Amino acid sequence: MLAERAAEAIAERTGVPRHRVAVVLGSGWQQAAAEIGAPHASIAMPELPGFGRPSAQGHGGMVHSVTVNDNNVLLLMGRQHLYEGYTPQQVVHPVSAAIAAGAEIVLLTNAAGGIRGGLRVGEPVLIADHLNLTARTPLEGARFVDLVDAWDPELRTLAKELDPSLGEGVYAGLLGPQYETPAEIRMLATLGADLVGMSTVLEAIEARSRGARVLGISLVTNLAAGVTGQHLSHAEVLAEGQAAAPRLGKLLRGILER
Ligand SMILES: Nc1nc2[nH]c(I)nc2c(=O)[nH]1
Repeated sequence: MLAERAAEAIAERTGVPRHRVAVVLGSGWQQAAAEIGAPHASIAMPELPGFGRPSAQGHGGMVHSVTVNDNNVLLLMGRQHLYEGYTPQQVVHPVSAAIAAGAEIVLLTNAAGGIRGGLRVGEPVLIADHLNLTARTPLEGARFVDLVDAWDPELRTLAKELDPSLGEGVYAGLLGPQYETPAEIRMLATLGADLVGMSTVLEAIEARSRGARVLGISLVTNLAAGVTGQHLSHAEVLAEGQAAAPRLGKLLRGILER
């Protein structure tokens, strides 16, 4: 019910009855949003029912309504994380609300650590599949959701047509907020993970349970612990995101224009 209430508030405050696409802009993707287009309406997240106040660095806490080629698109600037103490239902609420507001496609972006050899800092990678290692789920009750093709093959093909240099990878979602030890990164590599982060997997599960199509893109902002022996800093992570913004903006706009 909270998602529906938030959806009504979004329609009312933006003057747009239905937004067909929703985009979650994670760390490092906020500047890319500017390339998508100028919002014709913006709402501060705390003013919407059930939306928390994103406190993590790099998250703006705004919901923008933009139009891209006659498509009404909802931009969620920032997200809530489990490590901030939100429940799984609170973490996915913005996505639930966007789908209740009409979103048939949810584009999830995030910043992630690169595990697979050859991944470069500043590189966007399409999410081909995920490992939910949070030990959490946003679902309650007998909601047996099929997650085969949860990461929409057609949307991935479309993205690769737009930017043939895009690679794909398996994203491992962990609780955080600590980064992994080198031994944990070796474990994740053994499990088949190419990318590691602290978000996204719960939102994808919720979106699929509500019948929306999902496309995910990770921005590699650091090579995971032990891959290079360097130490990790969150500041570095944000800086890398800013540097990649123009390319990411073009990619997002291209996807939204299709
Ligand atoms: N768990 C985890 N999350 C991350 N987010 C970013 I940016 N880099 C990392 C990382 O190396 N590990």
